[in-house]
Amino acid sequence: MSEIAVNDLNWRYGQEIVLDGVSFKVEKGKFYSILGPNGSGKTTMLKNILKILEPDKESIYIDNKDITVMSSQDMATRVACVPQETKIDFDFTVLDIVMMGRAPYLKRFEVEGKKDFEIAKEAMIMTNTWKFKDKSVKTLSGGERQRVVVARAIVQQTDILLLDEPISHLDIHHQLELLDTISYLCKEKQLTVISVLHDINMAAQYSDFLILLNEGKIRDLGVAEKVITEEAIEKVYKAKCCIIKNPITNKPHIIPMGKHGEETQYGKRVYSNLYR
Ligand SMILES: Nc1ncnc2c1ncn2[C@@H]1O[C@H](COP(=O)(O)OP(=O)(O)OP(=O)(O)O)[C@@H](O)[C@H]1O
Repeated sequence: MSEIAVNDLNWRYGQEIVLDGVSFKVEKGKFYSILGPNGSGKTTMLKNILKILEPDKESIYIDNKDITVMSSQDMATRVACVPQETKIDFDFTVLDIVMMGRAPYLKRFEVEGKKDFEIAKEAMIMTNTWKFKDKSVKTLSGGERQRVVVARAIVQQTDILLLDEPISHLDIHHQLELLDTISYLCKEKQLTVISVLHDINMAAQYSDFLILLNEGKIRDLGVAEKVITEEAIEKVYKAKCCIIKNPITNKPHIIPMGKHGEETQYGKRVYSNLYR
């Protein structure tokens, strides 16, 4: 049985069609990455699944339940998210921010207890954020803050985790560490993950399935070997690439060749038009 079912999801901002009849199913305990060019509708899709935007009735189901009839409390104990923008303006400590992930489990006016603290500590060790638990979150770097937001999402102990470009601010070490952690949670704790990623090679390496979105439609869904082809990358991203097999993981690995192989010409043209 699939855990999430998206059936003919449509979304418009004014006259602009952003999602156009999107349908797919997500299996429990699997890692899905959403790929696609800028503006193809990836964030809009996550926002619909999170109910940050209001999807049409009967277009998104979690465990066969239409999310439009689920309460916000119900949603908060089922789905956690790491948004694209993680700026936090309040002067809370890092530990305070992570503990906020326990809010859906507390009664009104109840404060967090020892168990909540232990859950937070474990998530912070996993995300390598425990060392700055007493620092003000405002003083963290972008990458450190992003890991704190991931810790807060883990602490929410949901069975579904949605992430919007979670590695965009991270160096290579922390990218691998974070994707390893998420992958571990998938395999060992049966966490279902849907993550927007721009790094096609990282997505191919870590995901069970890829969803390739283009102009609001699903172009392909499946294992990396099926979805990542030279034709698909050229068609969707308008970029030429060569695909080799990663010798360690055996997954497809793309080597970009330029914008239709004429990137220097493109730069020269724009430049000479500007300064003619
Ligand atoms: N609040 C909004 N109001 C109007 N248009 C919007 C709004 N949010 C997004 N859009 C438009 O919807 C389209 C899809 O945006 P979305 O953020 O879902 O794309 P994306 O695939 O996540 O892009 P990126 O890779 O750049 O993050 C874009 O053309 C964007 O300009």
